[in-house]
Amino acid sequence: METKPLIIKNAEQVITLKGSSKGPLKKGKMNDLQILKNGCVFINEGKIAGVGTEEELASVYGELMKEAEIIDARGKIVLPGLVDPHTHVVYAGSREEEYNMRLNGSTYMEIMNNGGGIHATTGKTREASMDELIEQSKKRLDSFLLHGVTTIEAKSGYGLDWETERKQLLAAQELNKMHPIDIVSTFMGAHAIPAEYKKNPDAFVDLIIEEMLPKVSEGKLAEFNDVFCERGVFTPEQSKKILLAGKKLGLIPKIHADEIEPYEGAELAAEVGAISADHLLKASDEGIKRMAENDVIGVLLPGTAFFLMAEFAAGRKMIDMGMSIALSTDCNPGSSPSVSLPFIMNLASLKMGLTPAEAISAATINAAHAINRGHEIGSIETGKKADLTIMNVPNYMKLSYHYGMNHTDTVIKNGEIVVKDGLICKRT
Ligand SMILES: N=CN[C@@H](CCC(=O)O)C(=O)O
Ligand SMILES: [Zn+2]
Repeated sequence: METKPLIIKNAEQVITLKGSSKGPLKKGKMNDLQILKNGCVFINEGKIAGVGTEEELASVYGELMKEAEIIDARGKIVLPGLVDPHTHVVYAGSREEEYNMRLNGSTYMEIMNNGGGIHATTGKTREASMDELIEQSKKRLDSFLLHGVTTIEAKSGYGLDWETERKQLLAAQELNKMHPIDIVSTFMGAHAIPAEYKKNPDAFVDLIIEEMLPKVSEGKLAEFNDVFCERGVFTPEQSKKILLAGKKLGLIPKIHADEIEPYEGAELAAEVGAISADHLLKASDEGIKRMAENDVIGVLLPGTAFFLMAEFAAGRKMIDMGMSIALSTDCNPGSSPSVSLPFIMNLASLKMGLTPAEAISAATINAAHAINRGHEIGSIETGKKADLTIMNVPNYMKLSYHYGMNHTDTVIKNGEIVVKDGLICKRT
């Protein structure tokens, strides 16, 4: 279907992040948002056709621009559509009773080891029909969109048997087709040791390596392969086996690393050539150094530390040590049931010492690189997908300062307006 050209005019700030499509931003570069004041963005055929002043764009696209629908962004800022590089959005059920248990002193791992946590959601996800799974997950996608998010990564990992892992991955593919948000899939069979294999975890590792990973790869069901490398879940040795086996089949490694205890997950990420290591609350200095040296992106999830009442990852130190940082909600029913990436950005500044500009880089271009999409999304540059978010604030500092609010005014996905005045306007 052909879409009408669009022109965004009069924006107080266009946060372009131009020049960073080849690799993630590091150190001081994360502060350089490449802002265009009183800027204009011209969108044609789903792509960004031009960025500049109105006069500059008119001199190139004069006639075509006359046909364009105008969006007046006076008093507002334009950002690249936000990118969430770590979610568990496809699941069934909810776990508020565990929240209550944690408020009364139980820990996340105690709950999981007693058959709750990931196991509880696995039970619900196994029971859910494909339609139920899609319906429940689609509501969360709508909320993501309303918070300015245009692309997310989504993991399996609430099946822990092939039938349900496959169901989750197929649900993600279906949602990708039916919803404006683009979904990039990760296989995470190694999310927990299922009860059936508690006495013989290595047999589950073998099942993942010998049966599940080949089927994921043959069926083109995912691009990434993730492991929860944590004491009591998968050891670094088991994690390494699973990640290298996936890599041989073309699945790019990702790791849930050093979340609850220091466990050399960051070091492992560097060793196996992971695209990212995520969480990193307890990462060692040596692990941070090795990730920085090996260009592994640190995906930080401050919503999880907030919700688990844990110490936050050392984001400031990581940036200063040369690691590229991305930010994510970790959207899942246990440790971070949130879709608000803007709130995660606020937390990153208030609790991990990132500047508001660094938080924007981390939730746009660096997040895009953490899912191998830096070449097509994450910045406002000619030729990239027209995925844009207009926030109802006059400058980006106010996005950080006025915390806990949803400032999303307009979302444009592939050149189409999908959120207008803070409401979804394109129903799929
Ligand atoms: N820590 C492991 N996995 C998820 C939580 C999953 C859950 O509790 O359901 C995470 O990234 O936080
Ligand atoms: Zn996770």
